[in-house]
Order: sequence, then structure tokens, then C-alpha cells
Amino acid sequence: MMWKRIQKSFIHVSAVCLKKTPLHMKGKRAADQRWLVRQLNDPFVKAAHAQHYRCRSAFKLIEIDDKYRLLKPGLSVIDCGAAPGAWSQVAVQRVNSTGESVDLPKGSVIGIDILRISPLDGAQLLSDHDITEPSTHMALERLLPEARADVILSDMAPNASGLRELDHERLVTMCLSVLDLADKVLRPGGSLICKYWDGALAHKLQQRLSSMFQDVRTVKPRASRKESAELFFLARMFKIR
Ligand SMILES: C[S@@+](CC[C@H](N)C(=O)[O-])C[C@H]1O[C@@H](n2cnc3c(N)ncnc32)[C@H](O)[C@@H]1O
Repeated sequence: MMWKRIQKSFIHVSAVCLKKTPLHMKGKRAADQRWLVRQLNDPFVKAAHAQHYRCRSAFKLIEIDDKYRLLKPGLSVIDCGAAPGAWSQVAVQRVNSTGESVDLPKGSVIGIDILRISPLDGAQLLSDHDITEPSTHMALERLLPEARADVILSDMAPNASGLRELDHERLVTMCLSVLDLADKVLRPGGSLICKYWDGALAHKLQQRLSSMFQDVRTVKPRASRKESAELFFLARMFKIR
């Protein structure tokens, strides 16, 4: 009921704004309004709001993890590109599960982002850290229990330039930094989820993953919009190297 009221008033306000906007601004205003209407009608946005997740992307990780069961109590997780923190929320819930058994081990979650991440109970956060910097890898190693991680997550994305190939290449470069990190800290048998935007270099990324992991596949959860080039590599069973 409340949600419907918020929806109606947003649509009303943005429609009024659009009428009063000068012609040269209307393209951007119209795009902003389309985005707003899409957000308001998106079931994952509503579910995120209802379940107190910081954003709808939580449901991408939930769907992948419900199927492949990577996040187990007691595991140690790194979440790259963690802001605003929805994936870290899911990771904390799953590695620190407080289910039926009180004896379940407690895990650890470290979120890192180039932006500021608001504090999150149960997670250690490295705000203002760039994953492509070696100093970030060293800071992560210092925070990890025994300097080892069981799962590495990356939902990172650069600021989109609008040039599809350029954005693809920039994201692949960031993914390669995540793989360098995995080489340093991932435990044999560990797993990795890594977002990429499809494009010419995707097969290179896949080749490198296949040299590191026994099982590599591409997944596209339902919460990932169909029209988006976004895909995820899911890599399991990190090889002993
Ligand atoms: C799609 S958002 C991640 C959303 C997050 N998974 C969640 O559920 O809240 C992508 C994030 O990648 C971060 N990012 C982009 N470049 C980065 C870099 N070089 N190092 C670390 N984080 C980066 C952005 O700041 C942004 O917060």
C-alpha cells in the first residue's frame, strides 16, 4: 500500500518535471524517467526494499548461491566492488548462518570498493581501495584469516562510458586483477564469481579461468536484466598450483 503510494507520487513528480523542462534537457529527463519507472516496477527492487538489502543485485548472488552452494558457514569471503553492500550482506548471512545449530562456525567477509561502503555488521570493509592496485591486494592479505580466502566475489563495474567495447575492455582488466588476487590468496578447492560484460575479450578471461579452476561456466541469474550485456563467470575448484 505504502509502496504503491510512493510509486504514484514519484511518477506524478517526474511527469510534472518533464513538462517544465527545456527542450534540450528533455532527452536526459525522459531517460531518467524511464529509469525511474523501470525501478518502480521492478520486482527485485521491491523485494530488496522489503528484505532490507542495500540493492536489487543481492538477488543475483542469492540465485547463483542457492543453486551452486558456494557460501557455507565458516568460510572466508572477499567481495570486490562491494558498494553499496548487498552482496556482502548476503555473504555475511550465509557464512555466519545463525540457523538451527548454534555450533556452526563463523566465517569472515571482507568487502572492498573504490568508493565508500557504509558500515555493515559482520563484515570488514576496505573503502577507497582500487582492486587494480597491488597495495589493495596486500591490505586484503593482511585482513584475511591465515591470509587465505575460500570464495572471491566480484560484481565490479567501471563507470560506463557508453562505448561498449571500451567498457568491456576496462571491466576485463579489472577481472584480471581479481584473478591475480585469486592466485595469491585463494585456497585450493576455492571458488570465484566474477561479473563481466560480454565482448571480444571474454574468451581470454575464460581461458585464464580454465587454467586456474577445474570447472568454469557462464551464468545469467534472472535478476540480471535481459537487455544488459552483463554475465557472470562461475569458477569452482581452484587448482593446486
Ligand atoms: C554494480 S556495483 C556493485 C554492487 C554490489 N555487488 C552490491 O551488491 O551492493 C559495482 C561496484 O564496483 C566498484 N568498482 C569499480 N571499479 C573498481 C575498482 N577499480 N576497484 C574496486 N571497486 C571498483 C564501483 O565503485 C561499484 O561500487
